[in-house]
Amino acid sequence: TGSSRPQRMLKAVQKNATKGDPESVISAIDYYCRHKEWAMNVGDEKGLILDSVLTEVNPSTALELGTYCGYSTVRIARLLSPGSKLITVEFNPAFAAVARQIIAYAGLQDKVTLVEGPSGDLIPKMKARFGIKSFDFVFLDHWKDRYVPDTKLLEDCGLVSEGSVLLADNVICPGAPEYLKYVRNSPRYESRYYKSNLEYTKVEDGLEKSVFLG
Ligand SMILES: Cc1ncccc1-c1cc(O)c2nc[nH]c(=O)c2c1
Ligand SMILES: [Mg+2]
Repeated sequence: TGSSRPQRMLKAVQKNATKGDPESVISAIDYYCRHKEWAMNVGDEKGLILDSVLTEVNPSTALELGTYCGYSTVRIARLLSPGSKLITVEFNPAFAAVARQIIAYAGLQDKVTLVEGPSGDLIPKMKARFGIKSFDFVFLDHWKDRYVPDTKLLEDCGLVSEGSVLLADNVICPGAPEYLKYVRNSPRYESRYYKSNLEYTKVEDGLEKSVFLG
């Protein structure tokens, strides 16, 4: 039996990146996915928008829904201030296994807690398990049909507070129309669309940034 796309991505990191150097891990993945084999990382173009929003928010506690191979996990963790924490949730064990290795290769394992399982089950356990008061920043990058239910869950569990920033990937491609309606029509959010392109392509996609108003 052959290797998987995530396993081939890990091999490319181990071959082309420098251990403990997050920038080289990011570059190695972007090079591999642009020139060898496409994969659903947020990518270099939308990644710059993610970086700028992160730098603005400078979160103490951040949540990522949808780890995949850990590309955006590394992008986020590399910009966190000392003592800040990122919790990342991945449903697929094979993806999680590769992500752990890529996060460790970047030397960021002390800033990241990777939790395996369905986001809908894990979100209600976050406070008890990790002593989280609320998340300053949430990156939604898992499954479009979970964007609205998980956002409502975060609200109901008191895991977002006034000023918390939600940043959602793929709101155009594959598209999250219900999510856009939800955050754009709700008086509890101030939303803004960042136009970009689907990772490693010329297809339009974008990120939606929504500030929770409390
Ligand atoms: C896989 C795919 N094919 C064609 C077009 C877009 C995608 C695509 C791109 C992404 O950035 C994704 N992020 C999180 N979860 C996804 O399912 C996902 C899917
Ligand atoms: Mg995505």
